[in-house]
Amino acid sequence: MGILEKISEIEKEIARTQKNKATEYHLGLLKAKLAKYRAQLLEPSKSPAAKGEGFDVMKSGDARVALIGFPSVGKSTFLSLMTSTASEAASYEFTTLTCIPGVIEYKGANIQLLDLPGIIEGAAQGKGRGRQVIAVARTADVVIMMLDATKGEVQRALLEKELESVGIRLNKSKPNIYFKPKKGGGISFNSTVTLTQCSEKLVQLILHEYKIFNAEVLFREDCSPDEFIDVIVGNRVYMPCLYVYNKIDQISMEEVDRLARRPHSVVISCGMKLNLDYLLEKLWEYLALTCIYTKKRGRKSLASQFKYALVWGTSTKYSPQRVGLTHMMEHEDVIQIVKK
Ligand SMILES: Nc1nc2c(ncn2[C@@H]2O[C@H](COP(=O)(O)OP(=O)(O)OP(=O)(O)O)[C@@H](O)[C@H]2O)c(=O)[nH]1
Ligand SMILES: [K+]
Ligand SMILES: [Mg+2]
Repeated sequence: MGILEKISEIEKEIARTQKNKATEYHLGLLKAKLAKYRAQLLEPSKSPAAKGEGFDVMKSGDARVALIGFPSVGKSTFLSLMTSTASEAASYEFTTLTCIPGVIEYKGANIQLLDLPGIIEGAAQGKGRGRQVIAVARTADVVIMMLDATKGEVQRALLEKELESVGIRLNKSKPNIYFKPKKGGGISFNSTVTLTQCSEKLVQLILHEYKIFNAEVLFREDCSPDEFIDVIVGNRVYMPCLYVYNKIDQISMEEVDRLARRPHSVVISCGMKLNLDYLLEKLWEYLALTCIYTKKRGRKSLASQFKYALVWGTSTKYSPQRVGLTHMMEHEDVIQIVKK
């Protein structure tokens, strides 16, 4: 059986298994297996097509935003409206075939906006140019998931699933679990909070599935088995995402109102230039959450080498002020990190 078939078998089994106390371990194991096969599927050696022509756009500016969405939702129309770059828009699907960068200038910052080909169900497994598109998405500071407002909620769920399956976690923070594989000593398991979703036994089962027999595990949060698996597998990307429903000129006021109230959502019309200013404000908010931190993404060592930082700006009482990792930065603050 190929990996894809194995994955679909496990997915089916998870779907038909009732979730209760008796099936808890079985489900945990299935999920661990699923994550393993997915990781295999994404190993670079097995995906020579991962590097697509026209996709290696240089990072530039202060932050990067990737436009992800089904074909013909209006991604290129949006890029052409917001930046001085023109990206071809048309009524047929897959008009855009490469990655097209533009720049949004806002509050003195240069935000790189990337228009990308549309993606469809199965993108994560390489359908269309799905893998290349997702690879670019991983490098972004914020994802704008552009959705066709006339199609309701279907697109959102499908794309979330695609991104989820390749380890992209949207609007979630990294699970607060300390995990350290060891050379010996078995598995030491502790938690600082009451756990309602995981137990020592389940954690051991999952670790054994990954052939880990010696490790230190400390739950500082009531995490789910999936979150624990994310920690073991590593290589997950935690990313803010704005869901942008475009083409609201085509739907009723009631529907516009309903979509606008969904979490992390903004409704717009590129065609009628509706609500674009508000979208920019929101985007800025989502970027500000991460600008300062995500620039260091990928350099995992920084947090572990962090000793203290000096901050100049409005977030401190005096400038510079010596701060720790939990200090909240404000816009235009300057930071100098002192390593151990
Ligand atoms: N009614 C309406 N049509 C829109 C709106 N925005 C874009 N369109 C139309 O939707 C169609 C697709 O737009 P594109 O910008 O090419 O969509 P895309 O997401 O870049 O498509 P691909 O590159 O094929 O993935 C075009 O005919 C646009 O004119 C809008 O707000 N309202
Ligand atoms: K199109
Ligand atoms: Mg396009």
